[in-house]
Amino acid sequence: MAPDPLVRLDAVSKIFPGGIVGLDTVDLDIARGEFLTLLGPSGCGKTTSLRVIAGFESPSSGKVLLESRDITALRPFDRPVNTVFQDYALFPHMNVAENVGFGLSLRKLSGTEQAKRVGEALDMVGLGDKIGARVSELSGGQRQRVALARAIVCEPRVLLLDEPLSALDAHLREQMQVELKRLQSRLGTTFVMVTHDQTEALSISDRIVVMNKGRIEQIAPPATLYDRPATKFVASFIGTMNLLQSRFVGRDGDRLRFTAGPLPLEAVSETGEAPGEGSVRTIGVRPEDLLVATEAEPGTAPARVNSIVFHGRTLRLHAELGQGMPVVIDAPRRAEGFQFSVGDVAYISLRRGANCPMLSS
Ligand SMILES: Nc1ncnc2c1ncn2[C@@H]1O[C@H](COP(=O)(O)OP(=O)(O)OP(=O)(O)O)[C@@H](O)[C@H]1O
Repeated sequence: MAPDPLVRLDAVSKIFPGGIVGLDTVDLDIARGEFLTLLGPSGCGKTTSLRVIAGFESPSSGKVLLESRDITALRPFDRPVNTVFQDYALFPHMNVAENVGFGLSLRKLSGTEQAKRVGEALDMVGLGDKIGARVSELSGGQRQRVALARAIVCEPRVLLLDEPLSALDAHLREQMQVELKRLQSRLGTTFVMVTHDQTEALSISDRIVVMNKGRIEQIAPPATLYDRPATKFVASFIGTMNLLQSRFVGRDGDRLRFTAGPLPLEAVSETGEAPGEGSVRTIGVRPEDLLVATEAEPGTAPARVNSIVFHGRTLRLHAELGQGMPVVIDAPRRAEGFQFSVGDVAYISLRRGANCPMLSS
């Protein structure tokens, strides 16, 4: 665990009535100024984690610490934490300035000070010219910005965001991801966001927490999670990954040699340990790390092409290797040279230097 986290969840469990497990012994350190994303399938405990940090939910056991202070029993309003909700939760009868200033009006600041801070917060989200507009006159993206301004105006230590972009269309969503990240860097505030969209998590976060059934599977920066997933669950949740049952056949230095049916593979051992000779492990291979050729060469294995899906810059080949082992390959589209059709045999091999993780279950 980090030596001096801003927020720490210490063995937090949440059991709902009827014995439903929301969180199961979650340990999590959140660093000052980081953009942390909680990612996972529906029901894995993302929102419950956020609600425990906000104080809307109290843990069944375990502690919530803020700068080493135990805040487990503190009411939501007494925590230096703000939440941006999925549906924005704006007041429809108030204008933009009144919505943004609402939290400040409860804090007994002078009128001039309030107006100054509301103006600054709206400038920060690019809505300085909408200060007097009615909420009903705003687009979805503008409403989301108002909700953000309202959350940052009180200068929280931690900003919690519960699926903040899910109501936006794909194009606006991508634009808001960039803006959200920029806003976070400028403010230097710690952001904790919930999403079930792995592309969003990968593009926006400093670190991602992958959750499954109320537990944390892995915490890592996006590139580490993509290149070195620790478990089969993480490997299959982040991007596309072939999970190939492979037999260990020997090692060359730190590279472990396997065969998946007829296909030779190499994996890196995270721990330096090698499995026993002949033992079987799951090796994760990204579709872009497999090469295809029309002719057999040393180090290649034949695979029958079952379908070809157009992906823009690449073609995704769904093929069958050896005895019924499905494998997905992303091959670059070429104007000339080799082309494949359904039913063809492709000779596949592992790209030199590919880092394939050996996965635990
Ligand atoms: N108030 C509640 N009462 C009973 N069970 C609850 C309650 N809140 C959450 N749960 C259960 O706890 C588990 C975790 O729920 P949570 O809302 O944290 O998941 P999530 O990962 O945010 O899912 P989603 O992406 O669907 O919002 C689920 O099984 C859910 O049904």
